[in-house]
Amino acid sequence: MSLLITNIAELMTQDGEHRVLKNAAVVVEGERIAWIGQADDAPAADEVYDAEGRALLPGWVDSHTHLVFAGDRTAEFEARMAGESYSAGGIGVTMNATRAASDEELLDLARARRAEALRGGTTYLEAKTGYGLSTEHEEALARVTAQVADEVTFLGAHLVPKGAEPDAYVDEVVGPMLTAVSPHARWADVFCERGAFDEAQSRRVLEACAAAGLGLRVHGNQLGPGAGVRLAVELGAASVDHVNHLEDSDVTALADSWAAYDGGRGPRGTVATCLPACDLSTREPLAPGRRLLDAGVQVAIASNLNPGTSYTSAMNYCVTTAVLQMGLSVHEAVRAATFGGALALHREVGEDVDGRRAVGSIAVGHRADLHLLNAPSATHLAYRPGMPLTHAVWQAGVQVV
Ligand SMILES: N=CN[C@@H](CCC(=O)O)C(=O)O
Ligand SMILES: [Zn+2]
Repeated sequence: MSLLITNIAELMTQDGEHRVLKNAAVVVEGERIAWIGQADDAPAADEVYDAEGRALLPGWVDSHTHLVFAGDRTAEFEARMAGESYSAGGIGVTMNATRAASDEELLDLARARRAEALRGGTTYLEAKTGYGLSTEHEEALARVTAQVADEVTFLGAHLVPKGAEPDAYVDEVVGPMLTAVSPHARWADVFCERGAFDEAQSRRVLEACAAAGLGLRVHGNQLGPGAGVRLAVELGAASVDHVNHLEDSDVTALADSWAAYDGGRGPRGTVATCLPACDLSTREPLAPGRRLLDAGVQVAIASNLNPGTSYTSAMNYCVTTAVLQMGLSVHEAVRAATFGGALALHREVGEDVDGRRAVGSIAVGHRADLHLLNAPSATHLAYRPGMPLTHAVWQAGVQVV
């Protein structure tokens, strides 16, 4: 079965050449993109979809979510809006609510959130554990997460649960918890921050998880300067996320990690993932996306969907914020939310280790994850902030919106 999507006013490919085509068309065969080019040159296909002059982008790749949890933290949010500052301790409130929910309840909640994200154009999504915080509960969370997310990240090192002794808890994370969770996860993450895990504890967790075969990610430099970025780069993490408080040496280390990047054939560096919705909700200074891009760092934008600091999966909103408040161009912001997310998940090229197709850009052979805007150009995402601009979505070649 082939599908021709034609009469596309603007096709923002986010491919290797950063091509933006006008009056374009795309042919989808099964789950893959089979052809892209000028509408006038398009081959015949079994079905035709008339985009009627709209803009087509890759589906959003949301590379940082905490999708699976129960409860909400409205009271904490209200207190923050009244002047309180965010602290890691709130994670414990969600831990209690999550532990109290059954696996079926957690799965229903997560499926509903995943469906919301898809309706907003998110076709590929990472999700972390981190609200179980015991071997039994983290394993259960990982099992649920694997049923609803494309990529699973083990975040046992999210918070030391109340009453636990920190080093004994780290022993559990790198011992039985890692053994129980790693069969369900591709990645491991640590919240390297005051109030969560210090540098030595974070290093211990990351090194143990790498030894168990998991790829690394880090929550770092969110609430103040710290060791997160340095550690992430040193240990070859795929991404370091938040990055609000950066020293010049952090930016240089991130940029240097990309010096030998050859388009995905060789090793990748560490992506800096900006989480603008979280920054607005916590009233942290926005991550310095412009400074990072100017320094040569690869940047991703993600939603950080979670009940504490960012209760939204709206990637349109994150992209709008990146343009209006972080100084990115529309093309840069869309790239960070598509190709950048894929790069942060090592899914930006070809067929990866487990045979999955590349996501995050519109190129022949890549997965047909497409986001049609109800607008003639991607610029409208920033020009018409907050408007419901998602018109249609294809995920692996299937129209889902
Ligand atoms: N910063 C650490 N973890 C989450 C927040 C989790 C929570 O507060 O529940 C984040 O990415 O913002
Ligand atoms: Zn997070």
